[in-house]
Amino acid sequence: MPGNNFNCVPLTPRSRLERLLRERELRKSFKLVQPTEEARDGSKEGEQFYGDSYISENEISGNHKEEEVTETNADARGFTGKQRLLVVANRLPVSAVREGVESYRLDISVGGLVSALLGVKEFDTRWIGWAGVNVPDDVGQRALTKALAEMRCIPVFLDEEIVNQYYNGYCNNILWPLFHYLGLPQEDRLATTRTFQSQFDAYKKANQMFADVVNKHYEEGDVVWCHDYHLMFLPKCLKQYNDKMKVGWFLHTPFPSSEIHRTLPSRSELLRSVLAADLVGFHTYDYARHFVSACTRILGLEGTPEGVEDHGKLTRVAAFPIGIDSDRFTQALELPEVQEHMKELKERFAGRKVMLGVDRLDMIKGIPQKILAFEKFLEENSHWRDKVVLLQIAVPTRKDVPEYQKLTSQVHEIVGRINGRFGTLTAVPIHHLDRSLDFHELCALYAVTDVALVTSLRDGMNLVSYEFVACQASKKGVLILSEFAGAAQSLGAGAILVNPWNITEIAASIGYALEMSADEREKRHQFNFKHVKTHTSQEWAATFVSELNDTIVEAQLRTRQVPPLLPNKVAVDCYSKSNNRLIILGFNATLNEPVDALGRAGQIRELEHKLHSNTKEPLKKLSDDPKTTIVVLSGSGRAVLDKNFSEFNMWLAAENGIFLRHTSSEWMTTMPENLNMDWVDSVKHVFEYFTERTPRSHFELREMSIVWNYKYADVEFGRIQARDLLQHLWAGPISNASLDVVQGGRSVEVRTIGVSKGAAIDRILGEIVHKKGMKTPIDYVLCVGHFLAKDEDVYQFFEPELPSESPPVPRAMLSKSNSYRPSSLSKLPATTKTSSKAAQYKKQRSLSNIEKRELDQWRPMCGDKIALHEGSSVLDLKGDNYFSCVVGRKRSSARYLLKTSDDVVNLLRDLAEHSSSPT
Ligand SMILES: O=P(O)(O)OC[C@H]1O[C@H](O[C@H]2O[C@H](CO)[C@@H](O)[C@H](O)[C@H]2O)[C@H](O)[C@@H](O)[C@@H]1O
Ligand SMILES: O=c1ccn([C@@H]2O[C@H](COP(=O)(O)OP(=O)(O)O)[C@@H](O)[C@H]2O)c(=O)[nH]1
Repeated sequence: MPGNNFNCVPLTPRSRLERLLRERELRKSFKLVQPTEEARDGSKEGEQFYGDSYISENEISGNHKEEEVTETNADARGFTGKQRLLVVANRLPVSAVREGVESYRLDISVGGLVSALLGVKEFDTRWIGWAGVNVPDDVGQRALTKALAEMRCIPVFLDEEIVNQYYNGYCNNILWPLFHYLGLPQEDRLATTRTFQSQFDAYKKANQMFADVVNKHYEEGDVVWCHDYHLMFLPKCLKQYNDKMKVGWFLHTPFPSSEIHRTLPSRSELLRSVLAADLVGFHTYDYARHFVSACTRILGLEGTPEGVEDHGKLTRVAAFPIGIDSDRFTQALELPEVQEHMKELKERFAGRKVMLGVDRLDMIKGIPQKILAFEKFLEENSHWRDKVVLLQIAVPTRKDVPEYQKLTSQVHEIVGRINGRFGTLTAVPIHHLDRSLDFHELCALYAVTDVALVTSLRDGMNLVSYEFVACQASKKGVLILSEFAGAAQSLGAGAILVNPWNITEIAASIGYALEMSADEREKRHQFNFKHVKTHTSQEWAATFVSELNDTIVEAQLRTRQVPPLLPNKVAVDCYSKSNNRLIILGFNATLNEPVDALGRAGQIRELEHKLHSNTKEPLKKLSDDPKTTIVVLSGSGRAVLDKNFSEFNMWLAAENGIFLRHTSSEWMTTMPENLNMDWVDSVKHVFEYFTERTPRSHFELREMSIVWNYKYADVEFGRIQARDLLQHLWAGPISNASLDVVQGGRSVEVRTIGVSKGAAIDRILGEIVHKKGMKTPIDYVLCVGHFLAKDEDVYQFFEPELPSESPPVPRAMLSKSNSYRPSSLSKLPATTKTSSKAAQYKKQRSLSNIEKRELDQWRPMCGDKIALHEGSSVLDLKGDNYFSCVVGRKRSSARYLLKTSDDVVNLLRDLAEHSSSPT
C-alpha cells in the first residue's frame, strides 16, 4: 500500500484560528447559560477562589471543613464535565507552617502567579507544588498531604539541601537575575558546594521530583500546565514518561534577549527541555520572540511564525498576557471591613495625597529607584513636602538569598535618610512596611491611592498595576508605570510610562501625576479599566488551555501530512523482482553530505556541493546494471553535475531538466534559442547587493536561473533580507519579465517561467526511452529528492492513483493507468497534446556543446516516439511498484520519507546488493 495516501490528507475542517474563535464563542455562550458560581452557591464575599474550591480565610488558617471542599463535594456540586487541569508550579497557593507533629497552619502565598491562578475557575483544577516547608518525616508528610488535599493541592516534598541549591541557588540566584537582565553571578561568589553545576544538578533533580508527583496523579486527558522558570525541565521529564500527555509551559518572568540567554552555561539543555512542551506561553510578544530567537540562534532550529520546529516537531510559542480576577477586587470594595479600612486610611492621611508602591522586596522591582525619585521630587517641590505621602509595601521574599538580604538593608537605609531629611515631628514622607497585607487591607489601600508607582527594572507582567486600576473606579487615580514591566504593553496608553533608571523622569512624572486634571485622569483611567475588566485571569487560563488543546489537534493533523518512513525492504524486494527500473535522484541534500546544525549556525564546511563519499560505490553498481536507468535530476548546473557524476553510466538532468545528457554523450537542451535572458544581469546585481550585506550568504549563477542562498547565515536576518530582496526584485528587474520566483526554506531562486522537475520529466523520459530503444515497459520507479515544493510535481508525474483534489500535473500524455499510450493521446484536449508543446521547443540554444547535437534529437516527445510499440505503455506502474520519497522534509506530496542523505546511502547500498553487473 502506498505510504502517504498520496498526500490526500483530508483538508483541516477549519484553520487553527477558525477553530480557536469557535471555541471562544462556545465558551462565551456556555458562560451565559451556566449560572455563575456566586449565584449557585450564594455570595462568597471575602473568600479566596481557588479553581473549583473556595479557600476561605477560615480554611486557610487551619480550620478545614473537610465536607465543604473535598473533591467529592465539588463533583456533587456539578463541577464534573470540566476539563481536569493539573497546575504545576514551584509554589502552592498556600504555604505551610508546621505547628505540631501533625498540624499545620496554611497561609496564602504572595506573588502574581498565585494571585492570577486563584482566579481561574473554569477547570477542574488540582495544584501540584512545594508547600514552602521542609517535612522530613512520614507522619508529617501524610498529615500535610491530607490538609492540602482539602484544597486540591498536592505537595512535592523538597528537602532543605534541594531547596537551597535548586530554589535559592539555581532559580533565584541564577535564572531570576538573568531573565531580568541583571546578569549572572560570578562563580567565585558561590561557595564550592554551590557551583553552577551542583545547582543545575539540583534543579534537574527537583524538576524530576515534580514530574514524579505529576505522573502519579495524571489521568488520561488531563491538561498539565507547568509554570515558570523553576520548572523548565519539567516538560521534558513529563514527555519522556508519557509522550501523549498534553503539556503546556508558561513563563511568568520576561524571557531575555538571546544575547543574554546565551551566557547561561546550561542554555541549550534548558531550551530543549522547554521545547518538549506542546505549547509555550509568555506574557508579551517580545518575550516570545526572544525565546524563538534563542532557539534559532543557540540551537540552530527553525523559528516560524507558529513557534519552533525541530525535525518536523512543532512547539507552538505564543503570547498570553495574564490578567486578574477584577470582579474579586471591585466586589471586595463593597465589603464593610474594606470600607472601614478605607475610612481609617482617609482619616490618617487627610490633607495629603497618597502615593503607593506594592512590591515584593526584590531587586527587579526598582524600589531604591522609586524612593530616590520621590526624594528628588520632594527636593525640587518644597510646596508638596507636607502634602504627599508615599506608602511602600515591601513584602519580604526569598530571604535566604544574600542579594535579597543586601537589598533589604539598602532600602531601609535610603528610607531612613529621606525620612530624616524631610520628616517632621508629626509626619514622615515615606511609610515603609516590610510585610504583606491581607487582601482587604490591600484593596482599601489601592482604593484610597492617588498615584500608584510601579518602577520595576524588569517585570514579567506586574499585577499590582492591574489591581490598582481595578480598585480605582471612583477615585480615578494615576498609574506611573515602568516601561520595562510587561504591563506597560497593555496599560501603557492610560498610564504615565517611565524609564525606571531615569530618576529625573520619574520625579517629573510624580509632579505631573499629582497635578493632573480630573478630565485627563478620567480618560486615562477608563482606558485601563476597560482592559483590566476584559482581560481577566479566567480568560487568560481558558485561552491558554484552549490553545493547548488545539495544538494537539493541529499536531495530529500535521503528523498525518508527514509521509511514513520508506520501507526499505519492500522497496528493495520490488526492485529485485522488476525488469526495467528507473531511479530518479535529486542531488542537493540527497546525494551529498548532510549539513549539521553547527555548520548552519556559523562554520561553513563546504559551499560547494560534493557527492557523499559513501554513495559512489552503490551508485556505480546500480548504474552499471543493464536493467536499471539512473537519472540525476537536479537544480544544479551542468558543470556541477559533470564534476560529480561523469564517471557513472547514467543520465544527468541539470537546472531542473532544462539540460540533459547521458554521461556518454553531449548535453542537449530544450530551451528555445532566442529565449530572453536580459533579466539575468539585473537580478544578479540585486543578489550581489544582498550577498554583500548578508554575512555567510552566497549566490549561484546558473545558465537559466540564479539562486541566493542564506542557509549558513543568521536565520532571522536571512529571512528579513530575503523579504527585502523579494521586494526589490518585484519592484525592479522582474516586474515585467516572465519568470518564476521560487522561495525555498533558506533560498530565493529566480528561474525561467514554467521550469520545474515535473514539467521536464516527460521530455526526459521520452528521450531515455527513445535513446535506449526500450522494448519493455518500466515496471519500477524510485524517485528520491529533497525538492522544493514547486518541483515536487515530479512525484505526481508518476503517481498512478492521484487523489481527485490534487493539482494538475504536466502529464498530458498519461492515460488513467499512467501509461504512455499513443492511442489514448488523441483523446486528450488539444492544448495538452504534446504536439502543441512541440511548438514551444523549437530549437536548442546556441551553446557550443549543444550545437554539436542534431537539433531534433531532443525535441519534445511525440506520441509515436514514446510508445514502445502501438498500444503498449512505457510505464507500467500500478501503485506498489512506484516509490516517491522525500528526503529530510516533513511536508511533502511524496509517498515516503527518508530522514537524511545517510538514509539514501543505505537505501542505495541495499538496492546495489540486488543489482547485476553487465554481462
Ligand atoms: O514564589 P516566590 O519565589 O516568593 O516569588 C513570587 C512569584 O514571583 C514571580 O511572579 C511573576 O509572576 C507574575 C504573574 O504572572 C508577574 O506579574 C510578575 O511580573 C512575575 O514576577 C514568579 O515568577 C513566581 O513564580 C513567584 O511565585
Ligand atoms: O501584601 C501584599 C502585597 C502583594 N500581594 C500580591 O502579590 C502579587 C504581586 O504580583 P506582581 O505580578 O505584581 O509581582 P510578583 O510579586 O509576582 O513579581 C499581587 O497579586 C498582589 O496582590 C499580596 O497579596 N499581599
